[in-house]
Amino acid sequence: MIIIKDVDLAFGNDVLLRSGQMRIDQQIYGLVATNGSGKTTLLRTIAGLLPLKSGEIYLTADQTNERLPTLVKKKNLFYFETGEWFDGNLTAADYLKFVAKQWQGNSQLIDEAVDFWEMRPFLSRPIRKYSLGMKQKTVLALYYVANTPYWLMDEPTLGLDLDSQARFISFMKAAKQRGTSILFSSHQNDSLLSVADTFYILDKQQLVASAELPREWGERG
Ligand SMILES: Nc1ncnc2c1ncn2[C@@H]1O[C@H](COP(=O)(O)OP(=O)(O)OP(=O)(O)O)[C@@H](O)[C@H]1O
Repeated sequence: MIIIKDVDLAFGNDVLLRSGQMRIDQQIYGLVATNGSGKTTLLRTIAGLLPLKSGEIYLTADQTNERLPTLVKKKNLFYFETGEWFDGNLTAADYLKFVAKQWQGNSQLIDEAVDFWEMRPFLSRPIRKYSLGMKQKTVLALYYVANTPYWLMDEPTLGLDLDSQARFISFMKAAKQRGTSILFSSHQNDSLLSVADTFYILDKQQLVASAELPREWGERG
């Protein structure tokens, strides 16, 4: 389980979160908020890409508290924020091979991910020639190939067409069945949030856990 305890987040003088508390444990968690409220900042902080200025983020395992940077180094957590991170001169095949080698060394997962996301037609093309949806399928395939116990995902359905959105639901449910713990961010009116078991709502600098997406959040946006 990843524990997030008393975490404050800010950019300059703008406070984004006060004393945030979270638990991430073998469920799908939807992180919901309006634009600019701090979803990406929170995910980056959990992933260790931004420094933690106050509070604690750690993994509980065998009654030891392991700090997040160690967790990331040990390849327990995968976070590939956006298709914008790709080098356009490389291909999806390059990235899949790299992640398979660095994380689990299991190339069979590559074939499964490529078939699931129907990536063969563009697998060996340079990413600069991909559509937004092709990039996003590549991002999702990387999560599958990384095969880590924890996934952090920032707006993982960006650019996906309706068929791929339906596929995303089964992709997430299958990952949960395998025991993956997932925290993903989305906007408040996204119907794909239905895949979440628990919601974390970031609003007015507070993080609130809820088993249901409150009605006013479902209707906003
Ligand atoms: N590198 C940065 N420098 C300065 N301010 C930043 C930087 N990154 C984010 N911010 C500010 O922090 C706040 C939170 O940004 P963040 O990207 O975390 O929000 P978000 O909830 O993910 O937004 P969105 O839904 O639009 O993706 C915003 O007000 C933004 O302007």
